[in-house]
Amino acid sequence: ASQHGPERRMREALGTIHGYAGRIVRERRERGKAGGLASRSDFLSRFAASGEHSDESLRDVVTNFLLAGRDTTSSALTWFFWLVSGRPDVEDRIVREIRAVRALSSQGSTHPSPTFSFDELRDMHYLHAAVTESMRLYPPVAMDTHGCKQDDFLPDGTFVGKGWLITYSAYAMARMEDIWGKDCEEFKPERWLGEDGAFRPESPFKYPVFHAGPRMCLGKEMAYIQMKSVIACVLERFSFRYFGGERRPGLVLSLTLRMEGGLPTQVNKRS
Ligand code: HEM
Repeated sequence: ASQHGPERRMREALGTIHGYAGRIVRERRERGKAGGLASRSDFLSRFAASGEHSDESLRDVVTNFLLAGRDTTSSALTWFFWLVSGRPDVEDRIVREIRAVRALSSQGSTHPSPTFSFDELRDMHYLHAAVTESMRLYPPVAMDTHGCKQDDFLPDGTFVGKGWLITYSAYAMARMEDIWGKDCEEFKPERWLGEDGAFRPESPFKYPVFHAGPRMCLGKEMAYIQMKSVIACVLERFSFRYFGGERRPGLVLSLTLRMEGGLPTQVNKRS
C-alpha cells in the first residue's frame, strides 16, 4: 500500500474514527464486566453483554450510528429553529401544544419531570407536523446516491444500467409544484394535519427524507423522539431570535445539509 497521499490520509482518518468508536465499545464492555450499578441498560451495553459480537463488529455499529444519527438530527434541528424563528405563529402553536400536554400530565403532580415521556411526545401532533415540514424543505440528506446492481427500468420506463449511479434530490423534490402543489415553497405545517388535527403521513416515495423502500432509515422513529424531545424541552423554557440577517442562510451541501456560518441566535428566557 502507498505510504503517501490520499491512501495514507484515508488510513489515518480511519484510525481516528476506529479509535474513537473502539473506546466507546471497550468502555461499555468493561462497565458490563464490573456489573451491578456500574453497568447500564443502553442499547450498546446490551449488545456488548450478549457476547455474540466481536469488538470490530460493535465498533462498526457505533460508527454507523454516529454517522447516520448525529449529523442528520443536528442538521434538521438547525434548519427547524431557523424556520420557526421567522414564523411566530408556528412557534406560538408549538408552545401552546407543549403547554397543553404539560397541563394534562402534571395534574396532581407537584414535581413534573423536566423532560417529556414517550406518550407525551407522541401526543404532540402539531410539533410532529412542523418538524416534518421543516425537513421537507431542508432535508438533512438533501441528495442521496445509489448504485445500480443490474440493468433495470424506473417505473416511468427510464433505463438504468448495471453499475450506474443514480441520485435523487429530496431538496429539489420539495420545491416541485407537481408533487406538493402551488404552495410547495411555503413552510406550512398544516399540510401534514388532518381535519381532526392529527398528523397525516405521506408516502415515503413522495417524501423521501428518510429514503423509501427496503433500505429506508432504521432510525426514523428514534430521530423524531430525539428531535421532538429537544425542541419541546427548549421551546418550553426559551424563545429564539435569529440575527443572521433577512436573507436565507447559505446551504452547505456535504453528506448532510448544513447551514453556512451556523445559526446566530439570541436566546431569551420565556416568561
Ligand atoms: C432526521 C434524522 C435522520 C434522517 C433525515 C435520516 C435519513 C436517512 C436516509 C436518507 C437514509 C438512506 C441512506 C441511503 O440511501 O443509504 C438513512 C439510512 C439509515 N439511517 Fe437514518 N436518518 C436520520 C436519523 C437516523 C438515526 C437517529 C439513526 C440511528 C440511531 C439512523 C440510522 C440509519 C441507518 C442504520 C440507516 C441504514 C439503513 C439501511 O441501509 O438499511 N438514522 N437515514
